[in-house]
Amino acid sequence: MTPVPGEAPGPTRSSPAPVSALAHLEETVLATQRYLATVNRLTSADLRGPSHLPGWSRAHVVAHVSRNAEAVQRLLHWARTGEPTPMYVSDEVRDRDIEQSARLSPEELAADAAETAALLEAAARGLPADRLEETVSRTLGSPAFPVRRAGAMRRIEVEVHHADLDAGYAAHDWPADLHDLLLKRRRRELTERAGLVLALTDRGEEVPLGRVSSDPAVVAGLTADVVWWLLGRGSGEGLRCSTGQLPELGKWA
Ligand SMILES: O=C(O)/C=C/C(=O)CC(=O)C(=O)O
Repeated sequence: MTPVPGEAPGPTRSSPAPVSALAHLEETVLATQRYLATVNRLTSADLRGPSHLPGWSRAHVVAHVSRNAEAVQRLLHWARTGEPTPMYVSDEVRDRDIEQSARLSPEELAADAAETAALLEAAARGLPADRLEETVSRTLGSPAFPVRRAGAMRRIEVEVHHADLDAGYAAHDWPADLHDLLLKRRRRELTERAGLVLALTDRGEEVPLGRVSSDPAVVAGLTADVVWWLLGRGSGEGLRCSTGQLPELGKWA
């Protein structure tokens, strides 16, 4: 398994947790509690069953979220120390580590999920505010980004993959500000595609996606269903498109 560099000790019982400057940390802690409650309930048969991600069992999803916790911890270590420790050595090593972890027993998977999340939280609380603009990257040589983005990145991983488990938690259970964050992100990622208008029926709002023409197609539905579809999940359950057929969107990994 890919090693994680040691971090400064986290908070102890006698010292209250310091307030971290990393955005989304408290929301991620709550999202992680919900996620771990689901993981703890999964039986061996549940874990071998399919997730919403093609080709991945629920065990693969849990394994991925744990390895992602370590990967984000490597980014925080890089920002704190200046020692370049990207999320992953390579995509091949990432995939191999996920495959390996997915073979763990239910008890081992649950313990791995809890331990890696706790270590990441301690590392996030220990990241000094003056390191937030330090740049880091997914692999060495891939596009650099400021480490402050790691907070939203991890929150999204936990919440989206929790729903990917298809175990009773869904996009409708996400907080409204996560819907906003994902809408914003997918609109930014899809700016070049043929445009359409998203009509968010529960909010009474219309938002453009991509290069909108004078007579754009309109995709209408509840915000949670629209966001789920924008992530490439499902087949547009609960949505209506003015052309009669929902356009194809790429899957968000
Ligand atoms: O949110 C991002 O920009 C990137 C997220 C990831 O790289 C998450 C993974 O795909 C992973 O940890 O394997």
